Amino acid sequence: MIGGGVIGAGWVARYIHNGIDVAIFDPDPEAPRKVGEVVAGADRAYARLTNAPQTAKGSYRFASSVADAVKDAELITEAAPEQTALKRKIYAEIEAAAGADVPIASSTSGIKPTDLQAEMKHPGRLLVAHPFNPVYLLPLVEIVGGEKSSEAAMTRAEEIFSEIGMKPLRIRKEIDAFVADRFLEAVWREALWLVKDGVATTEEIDDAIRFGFGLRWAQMGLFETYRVAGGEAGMRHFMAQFGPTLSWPWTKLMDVPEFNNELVDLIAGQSDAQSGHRSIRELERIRDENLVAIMQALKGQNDGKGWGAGETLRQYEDRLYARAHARAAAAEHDITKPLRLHETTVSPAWTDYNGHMTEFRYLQVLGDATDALLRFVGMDEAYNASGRSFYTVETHIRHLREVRAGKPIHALTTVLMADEKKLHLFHEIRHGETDEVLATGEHLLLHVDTKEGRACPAGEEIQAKAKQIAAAHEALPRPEGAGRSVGQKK
Ligand SMILES: NC(=O)C1=CN([C@@H]2O[C@H](COP(=O)(O)OP(=O)(O)OC[C@H]3O[C@@H](n4cnc5c(N)ncnc54)[C@H](O)[C@@H]3O)[C@@H](O)[C@H]2O)C=CC1
Ligand SMILES: C[N+](C)(C)CC(=O)CC(=O)[O-]
Repeated sequence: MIGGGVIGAGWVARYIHNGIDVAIFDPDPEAPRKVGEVVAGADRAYARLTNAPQTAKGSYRFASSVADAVKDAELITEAAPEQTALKRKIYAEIEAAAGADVPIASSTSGIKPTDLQAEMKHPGRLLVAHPFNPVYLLPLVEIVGGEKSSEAAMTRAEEIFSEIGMKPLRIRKEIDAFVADRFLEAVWREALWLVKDGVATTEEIDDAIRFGFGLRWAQMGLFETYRVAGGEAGMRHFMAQFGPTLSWPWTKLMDVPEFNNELVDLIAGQSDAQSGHRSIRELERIRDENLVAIMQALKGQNDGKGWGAGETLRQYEDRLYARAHARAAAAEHDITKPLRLHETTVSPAWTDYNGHMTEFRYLQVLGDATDALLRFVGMDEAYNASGRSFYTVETHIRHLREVRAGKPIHALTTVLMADEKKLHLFHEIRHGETDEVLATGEHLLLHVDTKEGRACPAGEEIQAKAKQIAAAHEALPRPEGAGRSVGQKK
């Protein structure tokens, strides 16, 4: 990572949360503090973003030079100040130290990649990967190739960004400022005019966005929103009605207000009056929590497949679960003992007014432990897609000890019984530091034909593995609490 400012620190946070180790070069002596604060904000946001088992965090270190930062890199991300000459100088330093085929992704918000790669020895490796602030939460990254960018570098970068929960958007033609910043620039210019002309304050303009079209844009963008606004006749009627208004004097977009101290004082003064009572870090926290809430809400839409940024989050979670299941499958497990197949950390978003993990989250953790066991015995996407699955038909949870946010927890799973259609499981949720039993969950699962909605025998391999574990677990002492009912005397 070259440059550890607002954007560089955001990239670092996204990378390390996906298990990637990062070396950063930034000449600013304050950079370690600033990166540390952004990473702390990202930690808070990720704890709320998803319940899926997250990859063990990567590490970051500060390098003494560009060469030191890039020497072992598989991807080099540049987020240095927006100056073509400075970026070109940095690429020369990179090329002297890093392998010729390692892609360099520039975060520039508007400089054309052809201009950036003009003096490079291996220009094919350079592409633009334009992210959005906060980089660790917003999925979009515009991928822009220059005249000499290689398809291999662009594809590799897109693969990496998809893996880490982003939405790469390949821009078809190289133009200044790409696509998204074209809009932002237009809106920004018009807003400056509205404030300068005394039509609205900075706060009123923000209200005009966030109470209205800003909400629409988070989920449908411009064209789908306007299609719906055309009524039953859709876009054609919308254009027939509003097309002529384009020539009315509704914008001053082509005209830039004079950028002088008076304008800066006017805008910055109003912005101070609007938001100066909160620190930037506090505003970042509020922004992050709102973004997480929006993305989580969108994740539940579209029959559970997710919509817009929520669909990207859903796909990212599927990847996280697949990675966790692959880790569990690759690990050696002694099936003569209760199985440790699911580990997680208590999210701050899971706690109640007592500051402890709230009751329904125990069921979620137990459900994830059951899924991990089902994966372990061989149930995968292909099996589910063939119309077969297990449904939980009965559950008994005991809440034994409280646990606070940020604490590691794991489940130990005993298979009490397995036959051709049924699985009887007992999970203990344990504290990762003290090993105390925090809760137990006893569950009966039925194998079903999901198309017919009827119980049916499980696949032979799944049956065999489940029965093998159940036979091994039969030799264990019966877990304390197994078979208890609510309020039963000891
Ligand atoms: N701030 C924003 O909203 C966005 C910015 N970008 C782009 O990201 C890039 C960085 O912008 P910000 O992070 O906002 O700027 P920033 O000013 O917050 O950070 C730039 C960092 O680069 C460091 N730096 C200066 N010279 C350097 C050198 N020779 N080698 C390595 N690091 C050096 C600075 O010390 C500073 O920490 C720019 O190209 C910008 O256009 C992209 C998307 C959004
Ligand atoms: C202001 N900006 C042009 C640097 C903004 C961006 O490039 C993207 C963003 O995060 O808004």
